[in-house]
Amino acid sequence: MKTIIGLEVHVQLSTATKLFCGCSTDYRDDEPNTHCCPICLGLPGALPRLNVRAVEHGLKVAKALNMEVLEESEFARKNYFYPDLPKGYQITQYDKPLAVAGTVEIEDDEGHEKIVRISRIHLEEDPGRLIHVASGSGYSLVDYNRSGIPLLEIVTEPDLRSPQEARRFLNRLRAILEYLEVFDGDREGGLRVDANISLEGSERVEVKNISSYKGVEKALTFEVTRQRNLLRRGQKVGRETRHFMEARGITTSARSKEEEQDYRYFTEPDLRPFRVADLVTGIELPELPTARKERFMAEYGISLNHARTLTGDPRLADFYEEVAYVDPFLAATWVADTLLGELNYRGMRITDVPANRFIELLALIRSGTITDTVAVQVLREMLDACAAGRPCEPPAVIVKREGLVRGEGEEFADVIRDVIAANPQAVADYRAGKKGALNFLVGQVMKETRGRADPRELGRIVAEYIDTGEV
Ligand SMILES: Nc1ncnc2c1ncn2[C@@H]1O[C@H](COP(=O)(O)OP(=O)(O)OP(=O)(O)O)[C@@H](O)[C@H]1O
Ligand SMILES: [Mg+2]
Ligand SMILES: [Mg+2]
Repeated sequence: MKTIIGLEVHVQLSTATKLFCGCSTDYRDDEPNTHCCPICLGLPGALPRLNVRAVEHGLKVAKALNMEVLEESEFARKNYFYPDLPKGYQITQYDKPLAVAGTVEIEDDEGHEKIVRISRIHLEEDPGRLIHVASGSGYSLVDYNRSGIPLLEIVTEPDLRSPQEARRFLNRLRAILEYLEVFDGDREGGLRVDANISLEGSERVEVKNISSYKGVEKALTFEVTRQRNLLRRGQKVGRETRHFMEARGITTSARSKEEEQDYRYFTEPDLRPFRVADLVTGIELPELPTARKERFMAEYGISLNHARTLTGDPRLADFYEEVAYVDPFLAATWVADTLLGELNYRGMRITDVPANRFIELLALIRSGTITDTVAVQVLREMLDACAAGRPCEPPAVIVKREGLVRGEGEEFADVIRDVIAANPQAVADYRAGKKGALNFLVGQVMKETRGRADPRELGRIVAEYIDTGEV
């Protein structure tokens, strides 16, 4: 049964002021209702004025997604009554969005390139935020600091075929948005998704307002199973809106009354239609992830996989380019395969890593001063220091203090003899032709020498000792 998925992604655009007034969008650490004015509070008589920066951001996205920009665009009122929206309507766009018919390239589940079509993008204002204090308290709080924050809604065609694909699409989209500098990925609630999903031949279900990529994948995975089970039991999947309960990883049916209202869309009379076609000519794009990925492969000679990983986040790509000169191949391996994992494990970001220290570490590896095993230990010490807010010592200092300089094989002769003597069974196994036994013995020597010897060299020496009976 084919799974059909389409996403509506709401992106908070990074502008200094709100979409229709001069209130600052940077309310993060401020008291509720301190970034409001008559316009974003929707007081009678207040007139909205369009923030051109938000339009420019939207048009950057339109260009980056290869979209067709409309000649003229306009705003519309979407009427509904809810306390998060004091005017009684949201200013959004309806039949004249900014742009239509775009594309985003992702990898499908088989690893092949695949095109996801984008139907449209449009601007709209965010409503306020309701805080439900406690059930039974009889009241809720409302914060209008967010009311009027510019959002860009990006709607895909139903081209996605699995929850994993949906997640890859979102990662790709986020990378593009971050490259364009129209979006701050670290901001809470910066990207919210309505995920539409159906199984071929059935109605679509829309899971509203999911606030993380992992959440989207989880909600969709849950829906695939739920809908399959319904059909298996001979029941039907009805067209409905559902909510995702992040903590439990399930979706629940929303009251159907709320969604079936008629929004009575009509043109916003307080804002004039605007000519996007004129604005788009002045927009220039930076290098985007795909172009940067190809440049990394050509310029640094690194693999497609490494290039793809390293360009997935502009700050990661910047970091790589800063350290690559030491040795592009070595740097790619250490950043993409080792550093990222260690950062993930500690909940750290690439911007937390001092590039100069990492360059020094790469130089120690490249010159053969330390083994890979030791390098990982040193890297961990460096990251632990950064994570704890301590100064990050130069790796050479750590290596010296802890005596971790690479040893030559002969230096470990005694250790090797001891290990061989202590493990007669492994020695016998090796003599009987078992390759694994040698690895075991090498591992024992590595342990005793705290990784200071090169495992390949050790393998050769241990084998030689046994073969020549030099023990
Ligand atoms: N059969 C389907 N299965 C899954 N997704 C679908 C299917 N048909 C359409 N979709 C997706 O549903 C979404 C429809 O979004 P759109 O904004 O156009 O309308 P809406 O959800 O009805 O309105 P609203 O914006 O008020 O939520 C698109 O992302 C589209 O790809
Ligand atoms: Mg929509
Ligand atoms: Mg929808």
